Amino acid sequence: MVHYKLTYFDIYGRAEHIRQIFAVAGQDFEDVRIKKEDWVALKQKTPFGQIPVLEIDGKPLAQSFTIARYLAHKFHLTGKDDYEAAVCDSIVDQYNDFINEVMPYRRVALGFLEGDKDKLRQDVYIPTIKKHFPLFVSFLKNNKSGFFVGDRLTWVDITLAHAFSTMDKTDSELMKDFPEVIDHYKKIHSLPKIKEYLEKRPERPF
Ligand SMILES: N[C@@H](CCC(=O)N[C@@H](CS)C(=O)NCC(=O)O)C(=O)O
Repeated sequence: MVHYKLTYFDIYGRAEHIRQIFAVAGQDFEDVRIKKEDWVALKQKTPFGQIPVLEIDGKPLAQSFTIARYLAHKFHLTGKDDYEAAVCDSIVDQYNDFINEVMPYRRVALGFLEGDKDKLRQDVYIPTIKKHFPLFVSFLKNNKSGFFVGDRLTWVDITLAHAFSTMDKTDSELMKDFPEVIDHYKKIHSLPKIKEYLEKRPERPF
């Protein structure tokens, strides 16, 4: 039996979709949540000086989307064929573009950096949502199954439903313009294994 050990901070952040992939797969894993003060010593031991890192029988793998994609392939969450797997990658890459574009706002909003939060919200956050969310909506509308890709759950649904639900907690007014996105995360979060996981997980603000 493979031993999986996921190391991250005690937040959702860039590890929550990985935890949820394990939950959907019914796969046990060691969920190591380190304290900020323990990070300095650990940093130099990680492949790129950042977390999350997944150890697979002791072998490290870094980069959150690489980890999620690796597990999605293992647990058959990449659609029905290579084309669907590649479409999954493309949507996650687009989502990654979205994250990178909103990061200047998020760093200030979460208190990691000093800055004019209201200005960044108007100039960066809202325009970036308005640019990217219609793209996600058009995938959902064209696909019609309620999933992003094909007719089944993929790691894209898990990753984006987590992102959408977290944003809906803090920015429900903005999210109201994208009802398809809200319907999507509610559908994914009502799937039995995810619902059970969500009911038991430690609540974190982000
Ligand atoms: N592209 C990387 C980014 C990882 C990342 O930014 N990790 C942050 C936590 S969310 C981190 O390790 N911060 C501590 C540091 O950089 O020293 C990924 O997606 O895994």
